[in-house]
Amino acid sequence: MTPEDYFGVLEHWLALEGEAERARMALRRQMRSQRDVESTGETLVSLQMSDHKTGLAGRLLLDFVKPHGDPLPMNRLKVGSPVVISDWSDASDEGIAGVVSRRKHNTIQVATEQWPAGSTFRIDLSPDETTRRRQLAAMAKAQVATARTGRLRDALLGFRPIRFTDLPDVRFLTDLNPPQQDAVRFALSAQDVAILHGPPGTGKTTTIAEVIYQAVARGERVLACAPSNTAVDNLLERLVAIMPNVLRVGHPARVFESLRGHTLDELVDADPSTEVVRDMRRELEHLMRAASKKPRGREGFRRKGELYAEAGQLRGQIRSLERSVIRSVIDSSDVVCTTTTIDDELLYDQDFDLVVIDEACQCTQPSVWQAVLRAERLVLAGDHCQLPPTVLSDEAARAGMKESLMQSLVEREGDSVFRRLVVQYRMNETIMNFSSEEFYDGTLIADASVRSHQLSDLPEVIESELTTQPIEFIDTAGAEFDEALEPDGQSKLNPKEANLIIRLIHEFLDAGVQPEQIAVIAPYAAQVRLLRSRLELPELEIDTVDGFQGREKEVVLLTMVRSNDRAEIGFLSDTRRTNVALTRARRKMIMVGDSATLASHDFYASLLKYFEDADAYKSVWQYGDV
Ligand SMILES: Nc1ncnc2c1ncn2[C@@H]1O[C@H](COP(=O)(O)OP(=O)(O)OP(=O)(O)O)[C@@H](O)[C@H]1O
Repeated sequence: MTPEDYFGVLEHWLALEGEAERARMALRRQMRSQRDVESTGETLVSLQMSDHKTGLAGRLLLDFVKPHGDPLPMNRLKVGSPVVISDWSDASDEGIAGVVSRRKHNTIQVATEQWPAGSTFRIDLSPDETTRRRQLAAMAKAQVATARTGRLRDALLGFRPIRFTDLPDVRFLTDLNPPQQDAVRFALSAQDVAILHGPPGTGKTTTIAEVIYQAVARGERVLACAPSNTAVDNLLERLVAIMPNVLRVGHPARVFESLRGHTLDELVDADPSTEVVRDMRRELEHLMRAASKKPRGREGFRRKGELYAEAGQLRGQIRSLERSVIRSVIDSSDVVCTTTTIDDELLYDQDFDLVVIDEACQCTQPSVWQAVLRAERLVLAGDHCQLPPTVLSDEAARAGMKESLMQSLVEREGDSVFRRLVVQYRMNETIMNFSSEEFYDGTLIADASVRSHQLSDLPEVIESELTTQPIEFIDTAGAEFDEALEPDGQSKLNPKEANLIIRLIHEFLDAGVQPEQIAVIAPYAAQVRLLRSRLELPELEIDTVDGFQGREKEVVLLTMVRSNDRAEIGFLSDTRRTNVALTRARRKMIMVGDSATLASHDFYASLLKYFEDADAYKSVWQYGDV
């Protein structure tokens, strides 16, 4: 295989993914019932604009809410998602493009260049053409690159050996355990690429932050990326705690006071020449509003055209002034944090001594080349035993698009290219052991601080079997807890399992556990929606496995949903999803499921045996009527 062959395959995957995204959007645009369209999780309708302002580069920042400030329904519109805003009362309105720039439980903010038409709006997740264009451009460059990028490409693709220097001596800033220290030295010894494998709770982010600190201490500049804005913010939070000169480019998903001062928007805003830009922006907003009014007659259309032209010119001036401020802010930072979808216009010709990609196993291969192009050396961190990247096109997924570059390197190069962190600081040992044996060759070690911690150690929690036993499986086999298909939907739910989960939650609350210490995790969105509609405890989180990756809670209740006489388990057969679910709890994990459906699969048969051996297996019959 040549680089041409490799990038040809990636290009084909991107084309398939584009087709799948467009087909999905077209399907949603045909649905007119609010319930149907919103249950896809990719569209919000019947929205009102509650506020607007002008942001960086003259973009409009528009806030949308539901009538009466109602919470937004469960949705997959994340900060950074490309969207289309259109008129909800006019099915023919094609709408305008934007990007989600902020999200709260009842507000969604979109950054856009134009003012949308209408008075009630719908927001649709849209095919991500901009990202695909950027990825294709980066791949085209990488394919023909020579010198530094050519060498790195060839090492990544297996055309030349991956090189390391001797392990350096390091004076560590943070208190790292020996495997973490070893991983930092290893990462610093990479001449091409090194991988940090971080199983759940093993301090991957802590370790990466130290790698970045050490690189900066040697006078290097670092680009720190991750596939989602949330993951970038997690890393940013760690970095700003240990070094001053860190810059966040893009839309932060979380707006912490401590992080805000590091965003490009704020730093540019604090620059003295931005005062002038502010006046120009006000004028721009004025022009855009005037131009968006319905034109009357020919004169009206002519005037509208003029206003748009004037606005365009003004936006150009704002951009060039801002660009010079932006460049000076970027040039003077040691570390730049951004998602892997890099805004090439903002980062123009910046190259970095070290590029770190966190959550690299959530990155498709086309999505890493923008970052690779800017790297002298690369560090990938993640866990290929947890969820792979999301790919919409079944054909692309079957062809291999879910295999990340990190996973393919680990499989090709073996131990020589990675170091695994093995001491974990989250789970009681009994919660950890099954995952450790199945996914990490039995190498995980629970740190003494968590090894035998239990729920009853928490203040005000009453000691009982519920609060001292770390794991439990409640078997619904034979009790007719049948799964169902969500009405009008594709997703699955299990109402009786939901009943049992609610009952268990009340037992925890009665035992003195706080709602914010509990999470319910389900593999299916329909079960999440059902439980959310039935529980009025805003502090208690209910989410899908995919939505909960990277998080932890003291107590986690898992509702497995699948229960049928065909032993059909759908996407539970991707055991990496179950690995994520099983490794979120710190002190107590209860799984509710149907052993008759699950146990026909080897993985679940050994999981059930693990519960049995730990004396943690119960039948739902013990609970009487649910
Ligand atoms: N060497 C250490 N000594 C003590 N505590 C540590 C150490 N390393 C990490 N921790 C703690 O372990 C917890 C998990 O760390 P961190 O968030 O870095 O893990 P992670 O592997 O990135 O997590 P995830 O599973 O979400 O990927 C944090 O509370 C952190 O403070």
